[in-house]
Amino acid sequence: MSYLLVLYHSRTDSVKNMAYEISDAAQHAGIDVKIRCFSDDSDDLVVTIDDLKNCAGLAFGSPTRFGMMASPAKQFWETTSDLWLAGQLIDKPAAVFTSSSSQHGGNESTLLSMALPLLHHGMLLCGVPYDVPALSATQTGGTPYGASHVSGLTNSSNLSQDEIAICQSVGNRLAKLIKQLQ
Ligand SMILES: Cc1cc2nc3c(=O)[nH]c(=O)nc-3n(C[C@H](O)[C@H](O)[C@H](O)COP(=O)(O)O)c2cc1C
Repeated sequence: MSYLLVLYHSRTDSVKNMAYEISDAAQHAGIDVKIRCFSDDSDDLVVTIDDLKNCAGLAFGSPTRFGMMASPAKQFWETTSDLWLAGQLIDKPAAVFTSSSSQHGGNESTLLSMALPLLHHGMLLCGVPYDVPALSATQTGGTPYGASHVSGLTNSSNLSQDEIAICQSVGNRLAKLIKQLQ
């Protein structure tokens, strides 16, 4: 089975909501999806190495933590060296997404840090191109480096319409690339 792996960490549901928007869009575009998380404090299954090894593409989400990815995500990537040595993720399309409480509190640096292990694995990183109208219209989250949400002072997990549109564009784009590369 060819599937998009949507792999995320989320403590207060913002990144989880983004994961489900990306997943819905990819499924709507005709791609099977596996949604997985990094730890057993979620309703979703915990990711295995085989989930990652066998995916046709990856959407990787983490909250912004001091301008970087959350430690459960980092810990998982440090268990993937066998896949790296075998080159098993090379040429698979991937995207990253994040949520932060403040707009200029490090969401872009987090997205860039999340891209690094994927680049080491040889994945094909796709960001968000400017032909996505919401990227220019958004007053909150959304970057060319990947989808983002700004949860604000109240830590709201409700995504704005522009943030949803950007997440959906990521799901669509990954689905399109997976089909083209098959
Ligand atoms: C330890 C810790 C560090 C954080 N660091 C940042 C930060 O650097 N910048 C920021 O804007 N928000 C930061 N936040 C807030 C989270 O990124 C924000 O609440 C996010 O929306 C949580 O996503 P989630 O609901 O998917 O867990 C931090 C939160 C925690 C618990």
